Amino acid sequence: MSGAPTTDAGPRRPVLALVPMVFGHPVLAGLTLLSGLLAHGLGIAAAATTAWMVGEAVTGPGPTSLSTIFWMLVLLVVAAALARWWQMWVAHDLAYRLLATMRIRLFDGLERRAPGFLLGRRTGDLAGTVTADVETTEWFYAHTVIDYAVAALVAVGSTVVLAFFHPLPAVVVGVFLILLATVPVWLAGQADRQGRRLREELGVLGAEVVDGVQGMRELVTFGRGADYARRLRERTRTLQDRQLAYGRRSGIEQAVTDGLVSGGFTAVLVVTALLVAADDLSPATLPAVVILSVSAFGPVVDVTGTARALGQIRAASRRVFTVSRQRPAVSDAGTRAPEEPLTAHVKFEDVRFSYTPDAAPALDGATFEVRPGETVALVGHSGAGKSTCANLLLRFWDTQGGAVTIGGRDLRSLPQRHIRDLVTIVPQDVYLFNRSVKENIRLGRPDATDREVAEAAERARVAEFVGGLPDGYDTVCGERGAQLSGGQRQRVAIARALLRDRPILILDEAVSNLDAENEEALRAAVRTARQGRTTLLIAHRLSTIRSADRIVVLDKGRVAEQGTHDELVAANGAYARLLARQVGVTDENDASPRRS
Ligand SMILES: Nc1ncnc2c1ncn2[C@@H]1O[C@H](COP(=O)(O)OP(=O)(O)OP(=O)(O)O)[C@@H](O)[C@H]1O
Repeated sequence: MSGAPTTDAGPRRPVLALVPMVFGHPVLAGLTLLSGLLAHGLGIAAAATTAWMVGEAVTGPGPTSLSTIFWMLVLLVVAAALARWWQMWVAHDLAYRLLATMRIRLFDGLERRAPGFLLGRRTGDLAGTVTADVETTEWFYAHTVIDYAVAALVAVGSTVVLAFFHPLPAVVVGVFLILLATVPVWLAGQADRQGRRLREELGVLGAEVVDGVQGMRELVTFGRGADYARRLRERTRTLQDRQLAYGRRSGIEQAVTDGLVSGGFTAVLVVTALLVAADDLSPATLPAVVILSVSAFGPVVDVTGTARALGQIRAASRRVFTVSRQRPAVSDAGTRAPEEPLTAHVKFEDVRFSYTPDAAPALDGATFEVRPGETVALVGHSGAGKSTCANLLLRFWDTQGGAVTIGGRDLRSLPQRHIRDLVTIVPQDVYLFNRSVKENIRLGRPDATDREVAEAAERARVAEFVGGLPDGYDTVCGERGAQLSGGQRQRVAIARALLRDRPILILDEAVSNLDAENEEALRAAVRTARQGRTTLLIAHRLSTIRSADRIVVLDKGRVAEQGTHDELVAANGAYARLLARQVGVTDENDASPRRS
């Protein structure tokens, strides 16, 4: 499969796509339907009993008979209330189970496309999809899908019974029911558009808030707090406008619904009264006709409230499905794990790769190798393709031309899981979770013992600074590891990699300047991590570059030069120029090429 990322716009009928998930829980779905029918049926029975009691009271039977009816009525009312409670219980049980499934599918979708898709979407927007959009679909599962079935069954049932008294009131009720059912369809296009714009704006607002909170230090440092607040106010106003537009349309739907219900009810009463006047219907049937009409309209009125939310449900579910149905960036189809362990020999052979079909190639025929146990430093200007090499070696994407191989096997023929067993990375922008130092290290191997974690920490020189932390290894690192310095975060990442203990290591060196002590500790940790491993080092500091066995200079996705530091300096080509321009800036401890 092509390495270029593809995005899926989500299903064309997202609400219908929500329905099959209900069938995954047939018992709960059946109970929700049953409890809904019971709640409405008992409600109708209570109303009919009331009518009967009124009739008995008017015709004046003995108090004994009335008290029997009264106790029957009490029983029915209590049973109807219990049935309604049971319906709410099972409907929400079903809904929350489905929401949990949906969230898991969302994470699966994100994982399939990581990191390509994540890079194209804002964190706050994605978080909004996982939380608010999924939550919106709760309306559908708890208050819509099965309620619609109940409403249809009760409405049709009541109308059929009504027809036994006289077909004309039944026809009137039927016509108004059909009109009511079509109300959400009249403005469906507008509801869809407005729902989409509303959910999108909610996503953007969420993304802006997360952006602002994460970048608060920069906003304060550069005195841009007021600008940010203004931006948030503008976005909030846009959201408000969209909510108002949505509310206006939904208000129209509500008014039309109310009008149809009142109109339908009045029409039935008028028709029934005319039939009674014309002696076509007995006056004694009047209460029954009224109750059956109320029963037919009641559940339909109940669901019209959620029908007005369909615009938002459609938009939210489309956003959810867009993520959960992501096709994987790379496919494991046709791959096979090797029978013998592979040699940790990495080769890039004429590799061509673009992130998107219309983008310039990030790698354009790159060829180099990292022999077993060797350390190769990848150097080059920003955008030369260094991180892309790391992405391809981890098989986050597949090459579009040429091949990346480990031990002679094309990575496209290896399952991703197998590649993760061979290769590990210490990234430049280390992500630490808001958990303890110990837990962050243990991410490298969750089943590692405390002793193994401590050993890895020792070798990665984490132990040196952990003593100074308030709770030692149990100190919580803060969000994104905010409690630690950049160098300390990298050392934790190296400890993770050491614990993971894979034969191939990608080390993406941090560009930021560290103090001398941190720098030395990090350098020592890197030296330890490289021992006995095939290492691809994305290097920025002259000291690190010089420590490599060989250096590969990338320029615009091609290998411009390769050799040892001394060979390349002597050649006075791309490497020498690069050092003169770039490395001298980032490396304050080392000499420029002229001094080397
Ligand atoms: N996820 C991505 N989606 C689209 N284009 C990308 C992506 N990542 C990198 N690129 C593009 O690919 C090219 C190579 O980028 P790459 O990150 O490999 O360079 P680099 O040498 O690692 O740069 P730096 O030293 O600044 O990290 C650049 O033009 C970059 O804009």
